[in-house]
Amino acid sequence: MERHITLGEFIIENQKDFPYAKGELSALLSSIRLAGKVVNQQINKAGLAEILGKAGKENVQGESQAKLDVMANDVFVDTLRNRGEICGLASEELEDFLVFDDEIHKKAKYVVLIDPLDGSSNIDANITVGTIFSIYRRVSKEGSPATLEDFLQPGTKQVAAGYLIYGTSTILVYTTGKGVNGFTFDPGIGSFFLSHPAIIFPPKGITYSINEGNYVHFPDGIKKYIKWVQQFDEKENRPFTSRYTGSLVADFHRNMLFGGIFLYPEGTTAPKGKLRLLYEGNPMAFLAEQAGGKATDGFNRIMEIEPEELHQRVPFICGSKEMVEKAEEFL
Ligand SMILES: O=P(O)(O)OC[C@H]1O[C@](O)(COP(=O)(O)O)[C@@H](O)[C@@H]1O
Ligand SMILES: [Mg+2]
Ligand SMILES: [Mg+2]
Repeated sequence: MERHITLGEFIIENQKDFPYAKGELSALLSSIRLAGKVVNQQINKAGLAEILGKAGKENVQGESQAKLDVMANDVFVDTLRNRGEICGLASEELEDFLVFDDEIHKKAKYVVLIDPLDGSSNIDANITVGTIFSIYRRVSKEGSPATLEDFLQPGTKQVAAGYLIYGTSTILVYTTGKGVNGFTFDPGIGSFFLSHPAIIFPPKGITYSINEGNYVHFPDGIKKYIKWVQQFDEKENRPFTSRYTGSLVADFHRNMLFGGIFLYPEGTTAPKGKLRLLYEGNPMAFLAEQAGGKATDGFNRIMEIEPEELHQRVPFICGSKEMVEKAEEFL
């Protein structure tokens, strides 16, 4: 039986692909792998460890934080703080970005943006959740404290992005701009092994993912698109099948493997949509494009949007290229 290569071996083998490769980005990816293992272990026993339920406080978005949101945030912050590959970190669960300004961190070249736990509304129901990360090379001067500009970079400047999906198995999926690869965690050995090499988004599929409960709030174009996917057309395999988990990572992962489209449009209750550009939109867009898919706000390429605020939201349509282009025709 062919031996599966470990994530660690894969990172080292592909280090040569990184411009300015001196191992820092490899080390950073390894730190994210480590933090992911810790969060995975906590999530797997969440019901026993009394870390289900609410933390009793709100994040900057006005959402009540789950205990697991806080736990995952603390694990990633502590792990990345303890290992000197980044000079700053921004998170969905933190109002402002963190500056790591001791001598070691100030020399670091990268900043990280994270959604420590994606799909928070599903946690207590034991439904698949994830962690999303996005990595940029700093624009501020090495040796000086990180600045807001280091985080407000367009998605096209990402050097790496990915997610962990904590589902039937735990998989780490990432890109450094050279395609998308997935690694499944083997709890028996405690390592991630390459299980999904060179993932390609099928150009089209028969699955659509949208919270139709918000239908009345959607723009007309989205309403017409939903009606179109639900119409019978044997040639085009319509009506499409509706699949929506309430976890972006889970819906994206399924659609990337089997074909499909995910939509979280703007609406009367969410004028800019719900998802956050910097730690949900951009990393998923980078992965989608690297796998041959597409990500748009309906009119613009997500990765070309110039960020203005750390927690800004963006209407998000992402998935199989032909399906996203079809949806855009309705807008
Ligand atoms: O419940 P809604 O409004 O459909 O929103 C679900 C969406 O919100 C999210 O849960 C937002 O992410 P967080 O859980 O990280 O806040 C996405 O994962 C998901 O796609
Ligand atoms: Mg999220
Ligand atoms: Mg979250």
